[in-house]
Amino acid sequence: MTNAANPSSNSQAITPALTRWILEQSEAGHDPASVLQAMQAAGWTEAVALQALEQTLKQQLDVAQARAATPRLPPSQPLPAPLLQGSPLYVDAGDRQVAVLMHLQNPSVVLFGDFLSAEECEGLIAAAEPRLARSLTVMTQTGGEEVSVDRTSDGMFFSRGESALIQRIEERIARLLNWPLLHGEGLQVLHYRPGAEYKPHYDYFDPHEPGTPTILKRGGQRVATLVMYLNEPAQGGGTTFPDLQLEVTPKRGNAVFFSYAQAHPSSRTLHGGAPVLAGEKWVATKWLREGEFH
Ligand SMILES: O=C(O)CCC(=O)C(=O)O
Ligand SMILES: [Fe+2]
Repeated sequence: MTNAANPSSNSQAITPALTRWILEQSEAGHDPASVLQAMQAAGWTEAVALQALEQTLKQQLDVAQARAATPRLPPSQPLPAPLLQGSPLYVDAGDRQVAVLMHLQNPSVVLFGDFLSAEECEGLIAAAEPRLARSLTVMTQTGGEEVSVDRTSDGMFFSRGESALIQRIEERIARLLNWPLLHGEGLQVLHYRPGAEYKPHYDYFDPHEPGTPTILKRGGQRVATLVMYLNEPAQGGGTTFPDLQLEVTPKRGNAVFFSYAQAHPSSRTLHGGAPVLAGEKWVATKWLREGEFH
């Protein structure tokens, strides 16, 4: 066994070097007891050594478990994505040239400008408003739905293609993201009042939850999300990505896209709707599935 990284003289903080060393020892087949012993010999206290060991091995186990539970998409399996080769300022979405305002490669996060016109935003709000109910979150325990404290917005789903406006927007999304229209769920509209929020979450269905296989029968996993901003809250209400330290401003007509090849936190697609501090917020969300959603 190689020598463990030494604790710095004035602190026993767990360092990346120590974590790396623990992983190396574990991969080389050394058992936890001897790794612990070597850490103590290098000057780590037993408590810190145990904590570092537990933390590192648990992380490794989580990744292994997720790999085993998630059927891996074949490497060539495409994901929804706009064509950004050659760094265009606008992407052709059929009936509209959509501005590319920013993109992050890994995970893929793209901010689009002028995706919806002001009239389209108003049309969606007007059609959704009479049909709003307190948002339900899919209960992955059972596959049913429940009122959730993590999501204090009101929401509703349109059926796919239910009006000319919806159809037009769905065709635009399919074209922009190069993903079949039939692989998309119906558009969801959410309304946040002052103080309302949607706590950070993943949009994919947790492969470990017992209700997930039932949900996946309707078109497989979610693989990407497009959140469209339909109005402008006076303050707050951005879409936050805690792992990326990114916050997207909810500007009317703009839309933020992100995709996740793996239904796992390593996708770093944790995101939420930050509390609306003043005014209200309306968004429409399109979720894209691996297969045909019916
Ligand atoms: O309201 C937002 O900014 C995020 C909405 C969202 O995460 C969702 O609809 O899944
Ligand atoms: Fe979400």
